[in-house]
Amino acid sequence: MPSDLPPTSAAPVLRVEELTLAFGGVKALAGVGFAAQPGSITAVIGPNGAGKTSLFNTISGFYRPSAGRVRFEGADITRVPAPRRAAMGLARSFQNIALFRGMTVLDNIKLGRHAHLKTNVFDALFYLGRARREEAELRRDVEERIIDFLEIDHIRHASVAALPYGLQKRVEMARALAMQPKVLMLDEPVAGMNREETEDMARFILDVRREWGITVLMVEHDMGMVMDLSDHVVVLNFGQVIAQGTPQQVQADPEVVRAYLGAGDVGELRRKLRREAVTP
Ligand SMILES: Nc1ncnc2c1ncn2[C@@H]1O[C@H](COP(=O)(O)OP(=O)(O)OP(=O)(O)O)[C@@H](O)[C@H]1O
Repeated sequence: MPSDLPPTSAAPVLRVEELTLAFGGVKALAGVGFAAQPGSITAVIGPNGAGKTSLFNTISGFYRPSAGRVRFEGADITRVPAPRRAAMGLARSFQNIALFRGMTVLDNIKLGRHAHLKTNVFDALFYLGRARREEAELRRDVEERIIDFLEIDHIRHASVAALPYGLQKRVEMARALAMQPKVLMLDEPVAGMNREETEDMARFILDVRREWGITVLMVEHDMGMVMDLSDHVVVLNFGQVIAQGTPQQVQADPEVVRAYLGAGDVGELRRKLRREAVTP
């Protein structure tokens, strides 16, 4: 079970309020709200088409909601462009890996740092000498820590395209971590992984929170992993939050079970519920 949870009275690092988003006549999000406490792991689940990806894209700034707000560390960032949000500390991975496949692992990780590069001409002119060297050293330090942390030292010079899927997902996480985020958004981090790869990724996610103090927000279909890792689970169906709370609370919620039954997507949740029922 998750340990060393932050006090529930802490100000949320991320909060979405009444988010609404429509594609033509389809309401992908209809008044979605939840909050992620600092240092917590929050999972967004729901049947296919429930609005999870739309929610992720709205939080990271790829979609502009028609109503509602996204707050990051208390500030309203609803109208802040995606790259700026990344630079503020909201990093994400993608459902389909978005790495530069022809480049090496190390070069992909270095690209993660670009969110922090100075863009202001005035800054750039004076950004010389010692300060620059210090930053380069600091950057190398961060890269080395990440490579060590994710156990990818042996593949640092390998081309991403040549790597197995599980390792590519790990490299994507490394690139997101290189942005030194406050909130790490993971879109289906274990989709398509075998059992061993899934267990490795679950361990890394827990460690990201424990060792780096990073808040994690993930969309994931693997119910076993969601229930084992999360402090808070938000359940979406038809663009609305139908339940949220601890894993125990949402598993016991009849509407959640109904939503999964109705979608014919009950396999994993049911297996998990059965496992919980027989385990004292
Ligand atoms: N770009 C788009 N154009 C039109 N409709 C869209 C678009 N993206 C999503 N939708 C619709 O919005 C609703 C929510 O879709 P979304 O992809 O957010 O769900 P999801 O929970 O992520 O599903 P999945 O688990 O299958 O990835 C669905 O009805 C979907 O068809």
